[in-house]
Amino acid sequence: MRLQWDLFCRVIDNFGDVGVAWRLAADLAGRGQRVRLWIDDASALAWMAPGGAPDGVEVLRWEAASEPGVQVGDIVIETFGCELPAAFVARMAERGSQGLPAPHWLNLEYLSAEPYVERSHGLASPQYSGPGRGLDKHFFYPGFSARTGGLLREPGLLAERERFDGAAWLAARGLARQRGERVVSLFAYANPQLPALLDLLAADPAQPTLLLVCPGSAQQQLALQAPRPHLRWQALPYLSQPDYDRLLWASDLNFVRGEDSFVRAQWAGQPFVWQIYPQEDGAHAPKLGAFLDLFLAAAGPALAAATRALWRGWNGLADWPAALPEMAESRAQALLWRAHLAAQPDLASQLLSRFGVSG
Ligand SMILES: Cc1cn([C@H]2C[C@H](O)[C@@H](COP(=O)(O)OP(=O)(O)O[C@H]3O[C@@H](C)[C@H](O)[C@@H](O)[C@H]3O)O2)c(=O)[nH]c1=O
Repeated sequence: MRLQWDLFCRVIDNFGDVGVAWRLAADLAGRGQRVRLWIDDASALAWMAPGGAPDGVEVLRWEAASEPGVQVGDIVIETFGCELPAAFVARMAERGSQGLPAPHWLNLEYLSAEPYVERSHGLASPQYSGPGRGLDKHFFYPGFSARTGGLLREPGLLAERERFDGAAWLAARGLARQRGERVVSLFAYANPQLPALLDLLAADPAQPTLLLVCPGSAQQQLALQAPRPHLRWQALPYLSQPDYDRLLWASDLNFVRGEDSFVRAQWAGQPFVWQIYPQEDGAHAPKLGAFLDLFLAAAGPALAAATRALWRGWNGLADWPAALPEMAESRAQALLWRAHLAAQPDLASQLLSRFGVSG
């Protein structure tokens, strides 16, 4: 069944809003759905999706949703509480009053491992006033357990990752690893711990490192750093979303941030460190802790302690650690975690089955 989806995205900060919305749009379209992505700032798509929109996805200006004559689709998704245009909501409500089925209205929430997610996933928020009066909005929470909306995982993603040749991919980009080098990718917010990370990566003369640095604050910080022995770094341009995945697959250790790169690092099945989006009220500390508790539930005590120390240190929530976790153990743990996640239905499949479409 081919449904019409209206996906709304407002870019607040950084690239997570557009990154998640785009990925969801492309994933649904890849499964035969028709998606209109209404977005207030599509500029990042120029590098995230340089090939343009795939079949089934139409990218539209946010304001255009309020124009007369726009028909609402079957399912309306508000990403991250972005507040739909009132004129569009009014049209959604009108459908009901004209005897047509009202569209399903979902708010796709931020990702968290905290317990409230399982409690809140799927709850309805009836609209008693305003332009959407009479409609029910439902909360859709992505998450890491079967009682949540799951994570975006395109069909075939893990098979493609399995077939991937990281050495060839790096070499084709002029990033070939030198003998014995480990490859570390870095996508980060400005971080006062960066010099300490460089020191840690350079600490072992028997283990040289190639650090691949994504655009943004980390590149600016690195430009001011003195070289370290056994460590070379290379600034990368913005990659397309599929190529950013490949960077994560090709690296031995990934530093990721925010929401979407954090999820993609989990599908990579390589050790990773998450820099959480810092919130002024400190809400990020329990959010980080909740994920670590789940992620490390099956890990041995030494690996769990070393992983916690590095993640908390990188996020400025604890002293900087003296050593990295043992990488082979970390990799085994990342693979176990990925298998645990892959056993759960992915986010787009859950959406589709909710509306009676088989994924
Ligand atoms: C570095 C890089 C990233 N990307 C993509 C991957 C992701 O889709 C996107 C980055 O998004 P994130 O990883 O989520 O990190 P972010 O820090 O850019 O976005 C954040 O924005 C805040 C407002 C939110 O509250 C956070 O939760 C988070 O989503 O950019 C590329 O496609 N190519 C690249 O080269």
